Amino acid sequence: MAGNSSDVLSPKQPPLPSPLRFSKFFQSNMRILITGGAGFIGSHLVDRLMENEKNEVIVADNYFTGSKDNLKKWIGHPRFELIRHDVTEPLTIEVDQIYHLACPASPIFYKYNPVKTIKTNVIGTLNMLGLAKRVGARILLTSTSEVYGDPLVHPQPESYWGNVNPIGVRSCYDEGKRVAETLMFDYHRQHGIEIRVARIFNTYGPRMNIDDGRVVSNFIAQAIRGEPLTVQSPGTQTRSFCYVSDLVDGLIRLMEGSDTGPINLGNPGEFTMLELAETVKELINPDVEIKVVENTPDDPRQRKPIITKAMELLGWEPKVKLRDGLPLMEEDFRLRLGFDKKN
Ligand SMILES: NC(=O)c1ccc[n+]([C@@H]2O[C@H](COP(=O)([O-])OP(=O)(O)OC[C@H]3O[C@@H](n4cnc5c(N)ncnc54)[C@H](O)[C@@H]3O)[C@@H](O)[C@H]2O)c1
Ligand SMILES: O=C(O)[C@H]1O[C@H](OP(=O)(O)OP(=O)(O)OC[C@H]2O[C@@H](n3ccc(=O)[nH]c3=O)[C@H](O)[C@@H]2O)[C@H](O)[C@@H](O)[C@@H]1O
Repeated sequence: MAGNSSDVLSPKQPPLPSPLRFSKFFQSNMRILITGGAGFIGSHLVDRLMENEKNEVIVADNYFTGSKDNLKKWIGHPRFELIRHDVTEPLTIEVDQIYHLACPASPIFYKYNPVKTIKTNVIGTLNMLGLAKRVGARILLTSTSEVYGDPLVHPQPESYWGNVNPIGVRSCYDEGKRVAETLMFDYHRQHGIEIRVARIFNTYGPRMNIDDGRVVSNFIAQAIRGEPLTVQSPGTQTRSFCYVSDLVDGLIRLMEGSDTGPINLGNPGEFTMLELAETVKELINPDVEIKVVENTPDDPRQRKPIITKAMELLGWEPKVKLRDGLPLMEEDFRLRLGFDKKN
């Protein structure tokens, strides 16, 4: 027999918070959860947070687009823990801060299983907000410039509400992130949770997946392999590219500051995809061809952040120019692809 009748009938008590939730007031350590910490941005964030000896870092990741490889230097470190966990399931741990990054970010991956992407954004964010509420943690969401959709206002300030297709192939991601932002602000207003929302614009750097599908990783891998650079038509669409170390610095300033956001984090330098291809060709392989190929639906035509809020409220602005960041990424890609630099 499974249990007696009084077990079945007695109402369930809500779980008591762990006594450890108060321990943070008596110890110097900050226990920080990073969801999606095995991914590109997440693993760079881990590196930065681990530099501070007062931090303990816990990564929860389902390895859909991330990898243990990105964290190999920390595995076994006494202040580091790695958990295989899908954020669509609840997580019960004790932490002081949550950087909530878990979500596939490259269009080819977030469109691969759109229902899962929207579950990750909605149920995953609900679960992390539930955790933040239970333990009184501050939570930061990595939202995206995609909440502006195909923007009719250019460049984009945080006050712009966006131009988003609610039923398109990108909606699982951009509408998913918009709901995630709504949940953050509703938990803040309704439950007093301390929230931070970053709207990240296209970020690039070492450790991006080689076959990630995003434009900078595609062009660099193609240039190194001597393959044509695939510019999706018309090629006049623009993006603003931020180097990952700058972005991570902005995320930490946002978490440590007092403003909820949303705050744009990105590099205002704006390039057409044809200009990006020309730059990659010039810096990495002048012999490669540039080939215009078909685009995907709902591709935003322009994107450039206004970063006045980040400058004024966080004292943040990006330092690494595209021409300086691309060679750093090239170096990492060459190592992983096993292609030496030509003399
Ligand atoms: N890189 C960018 O240009 C950019 C721009 C805007 C916003 N962002 C946001 O920043 C975050 C990180 O992006 P990234 O570029 O590092 O992408 P990434 O794909 O490298 O990293 C995402 C990580 O989340 C993990 N993940 C995915 N679904 C999960 C789930 N259900 N449960 C647990 N883990 C899960 C993946 O395995 C991966 O490690 C994402 O939230 C993304 O939306 C990134
Ligand atoms: O920064 C953001 O807010 C978002 O940017 C990206 O979206 P997207 O800008 O479309 O990223 P890419 O797939 O890198 O595409 C950028 C541009 O390059 C073009 N592209 C892409 C790949 C390629 O091989 N060639 C090419 O010309 C695309 O058509 C698009 O116009 C991703 O959705 C997320 O990482 C992130 O949330």
